[in-house]
Amino acid sequence: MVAKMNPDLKKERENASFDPEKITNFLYGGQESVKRKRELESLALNDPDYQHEDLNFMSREQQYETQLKKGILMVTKMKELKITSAQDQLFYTSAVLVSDVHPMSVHTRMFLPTLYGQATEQQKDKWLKLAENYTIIGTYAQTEIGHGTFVRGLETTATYDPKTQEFILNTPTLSASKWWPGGMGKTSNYVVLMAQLYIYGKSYGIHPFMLQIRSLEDHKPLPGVTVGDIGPKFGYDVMDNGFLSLNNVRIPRENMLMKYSRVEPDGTYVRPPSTKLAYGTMVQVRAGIVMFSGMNLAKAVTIATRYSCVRRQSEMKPGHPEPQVLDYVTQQYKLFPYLAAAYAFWLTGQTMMSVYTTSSSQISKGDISVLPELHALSAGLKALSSSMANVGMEECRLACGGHGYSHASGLPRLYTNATPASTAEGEHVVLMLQTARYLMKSYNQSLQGEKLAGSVAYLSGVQLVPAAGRTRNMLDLGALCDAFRHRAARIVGEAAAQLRSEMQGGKDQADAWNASSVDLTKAAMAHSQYFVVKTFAERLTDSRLDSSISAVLTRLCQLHALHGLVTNSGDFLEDGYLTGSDIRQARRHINALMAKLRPDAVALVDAFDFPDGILNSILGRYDGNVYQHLLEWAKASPLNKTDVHQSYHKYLKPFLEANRAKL
Ligand SMILES: CCC/C=C/C(=O)SCCNC(=O)CCNC(=O)[C@H](O)C(C)(C)COP(=O)([O-])OP(=O)([O-])OC[C@H]1O[C@@H](n2cnc3c(N)ncnc32)[C@H](O)[C@@H]1OP(=O)([O-])[O-]
Ligand SMILES: Cc1cc2nc3c(=O)[nH]c(=O)nc-3n(C[C@H](O)[C@H](O)[C@H](O)COP(=O)(O)OP(=O)(O)OC[C@H]3O[C@@H](n4cnc5c(N)ncnc54)[C@H](O)[C@@H]3O)c2cc1C
Repeated sequence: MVAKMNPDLKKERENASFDPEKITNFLYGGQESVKRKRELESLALNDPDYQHEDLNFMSREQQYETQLKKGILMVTKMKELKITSAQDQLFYTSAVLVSDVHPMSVHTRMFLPTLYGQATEQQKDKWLKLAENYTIIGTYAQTEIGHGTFVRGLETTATYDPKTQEFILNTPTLSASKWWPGGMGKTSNYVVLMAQLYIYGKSYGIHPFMLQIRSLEDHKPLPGVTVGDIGPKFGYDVMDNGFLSLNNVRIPRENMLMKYSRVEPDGTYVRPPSTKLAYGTMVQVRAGIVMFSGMNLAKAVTIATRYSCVRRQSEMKPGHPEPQVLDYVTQQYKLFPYLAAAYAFWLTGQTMMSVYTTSSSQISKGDISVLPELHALSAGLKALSSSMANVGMEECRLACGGHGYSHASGLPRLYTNATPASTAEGEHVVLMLQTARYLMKSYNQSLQGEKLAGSVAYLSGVQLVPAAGRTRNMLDLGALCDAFRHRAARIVGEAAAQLRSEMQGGKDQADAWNASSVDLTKAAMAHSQYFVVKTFAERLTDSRLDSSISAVLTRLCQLHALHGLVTNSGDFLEDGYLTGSDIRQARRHINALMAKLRPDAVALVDAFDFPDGILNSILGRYDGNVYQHLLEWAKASPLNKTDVHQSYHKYLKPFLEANRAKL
C-alpha cells in the first residue's frame, strides 16, 4: 500500500510555480543523465544485499564490518553490472553508501588517482590492473602525527641505497608516524607513502612511493611495519583511519612513482618540471570537494525544508491554527540562503571540475603553466564551499528543533561525515592562504602591466567608483557581480598594501606575511566568493533554460549574492562603493525574495532529486509522514529490545531497594 502524502507537503507541491523535473535535468546535465541516475539509484536502493540494521544502532566495530562488507559487494556488483563511467559510479555509490564512506573509499578517491597521475607507463602496467581489480587495496599515506599541513616538513624518509638499488623507508621519530590515512588501520595492504627522498645524504623533498604494508596471504603487517587504527573520531565511524610506523623497510627502486621525477640506478636524480606535481592528487580531490559540499548542503536543506512544511508550531495569530514553521520569516532566513548556497556550489562545483579536467589534460601534455591558477582556484573554492556547507548543515539541524538532534533526522551523521572536508585535503585557513599567495603574485604582476590568467584578470584595471549621486538596482545580477568583483579587487589590493607596509616597517617577508594573514585570508575569501557569484550568474545565461525555471533560479542567485553582500556589508561600505541606502535596499530585496521563494521552496529541494533512501532522514521523507516513522524508528532502537533492560537487574533494582530499605 502506498502511504498517503502529508497534506501540507502535497499542497506545497501543487502550488509550486514550476516543474521541479526541469531543474533536475539542468542540475544533472540533461534528461538522459537523470534517467540513468534514477536507474542506478533504484538498482542500489532496492538490492536486498545492501540492507542492514541502522548504522546508528551499531557499535563502531559493527559499523566498520558492515560498511566493509557493503563496500566489497558494491565494488563487485559494479564490475558485474559494468558500471564503469565516473558519473555512473557516483550515482550508484551515492545510493549504496548514503552519507557514509566505506573502508576502501580512499583506495578509489586517492590511491588509484595517484597511480593514474604519478606512475610511469611501466609502473601502471605493473600495478594499475592489480589496484583496479582490488587485488591490492591501497590508501594515501601522507599525514603524520606531527605534521599534516606542512608537507615539506614531513619526516618519513626514503633513503636510496645504490648498492642494492632499493629505498630504505623509516619513520625516524614518534612525530613521523603516519596518522589518519583512511582504510590504513585494518583494510589496506598497500599505501602510497609520501616521504622525503635522500640520495647520498642529500634531501630532494617529498616523493610518492608504492609500499606493501600487509601480507597478501594472511594480511599480517610485514616485517618492519607497525600499523593499526587511530580510534574513534567525531564521525567517520565506519572508516579505519590508521597509524603506520616503519623501521628499515626496503623497497625496490622501481617503487618510487616516477612519472615526473626519477632516481636512476646509480642514484642520479632527475628533476620534475615542477616539484608541486607530486601534490597532484590533492588538487584533484579538492576540486571535487566543491561539488560534494554543494550536494551535502543540498541534502541538509532538503531535510530541513520538507520538515519545516510538515512541522506546525505556536500561534502566529491568536486563535488561528498553528502555522507551518516555514511560514515564520526567521525560519526562511535560516534556510533559504543555504538553499541558494547549495545551488551556487553545485553549479560552481561543475565548473570547477571542468576547469580541472581541461587543466590536467594540459598538464599531462607537459604544459604546466596552468598549474598555479588551478591550485589557487581549487584551494580557495574547496575552503569556501566546505566551510559554508558546515555552517549551513548545522543551521539546518538547528532549524529542525529538537528532532534535528536525533539521528533519525539524518543530520548528525551527514554533518559529522561531511565536516572533515574543511580539514582533510588541506586545512581551511591554510588553503585560503595558498590562494592569497597566488592573488598577491597576480596583483603584483598586474602592476607590472603583465597579462593575468582568466580567474584573476579582473585584478587589473578595477577602478574605485564614487558612490555619490549613483543609483543602483540591487537586484541586477550584473550590478551584483560588479560589486563582488570590486570588493575582491579592493581587498586584494589592500592586503598587498598591508604586506608591503609591514615590510617597509622592517619585517622580513615571512613576518610581514604572518602579520597580514587575516587580511590575506579575507582577500582569498572575497576572491572565491566573487568567483561563485559570477559562475552562478553565468550558468543562468544558458539559452536552454526555460523561462519558468530561469525566473526561480534567478531569484536564488540574487538571494545568494544579496545575502553574501549583507552579511559582509562592511566590505562594500568601507570604501564607499555601496551606500547605506544600497544595503538597506539589499535587505528589503532579501525579504521580498524570500516571500517569492516561499511557495517554491519544496519544489526547489525536490529538484535535487534525492530519493528517501539517499537522504536517510525521517524528517526529510518525501511523503512527510514524520511522526509515525519517528516512533517506529525509536522502537527499533537496541535499548527497546526488551521492556525491562538487563541493567535494571544489575544496577537499578539494587539501588532502588537499598533506598527503600533506608526509609
Ligand atoms: C576525507 C578524504 C580523505 C582525506 C585525505 C587527505 O586529507 S590526504 C592529505 C591532504 N593533505 C593536505 O592537503 C596538506 C595540505 N598542505 C599542503 O598542501 C602544502 O603543504 C601547502 C600547500 C600548504 C604548502 O606547500 P609548500 O610548503 O610545498 O608550498 P609553499 O607554501 O612554500 O608554496 C610553494 C609554491 O608551491 C605552490 N603550491 C603549493 N601547493 C601546490 C599544489 N598543490 N599545486 C600547485 N602548486 C602548489 C604554491 O602556490 C607556491 O607557488 P609560488 O608562489 O612559489 O609560485
Ligand atoms: C577524516 C579525516 C580523514 C583524513 N584522511 C587522510 C588520508 O587519507 N591521508 C592523509 O594523509 N591524511 C588524511 N587526513 C589528514 C588531513 O589531511 C590533515 O589533518 C589536514 O591536512 C590538516 O593538517 P593538520 O592536521 O596538520 O592540521 P594543523 O596544520 O596542525 O592545523 C591546526 C591549526 O593550525 C593552523 N595552521 C597550520 N599551519 C598554518 C599556517 N601555515 N598558517 C596559518 N595557520 C596554520 C590551522 O589553520 C589550524 O587552525 C585526514 C584527516 C581527517 C580529519
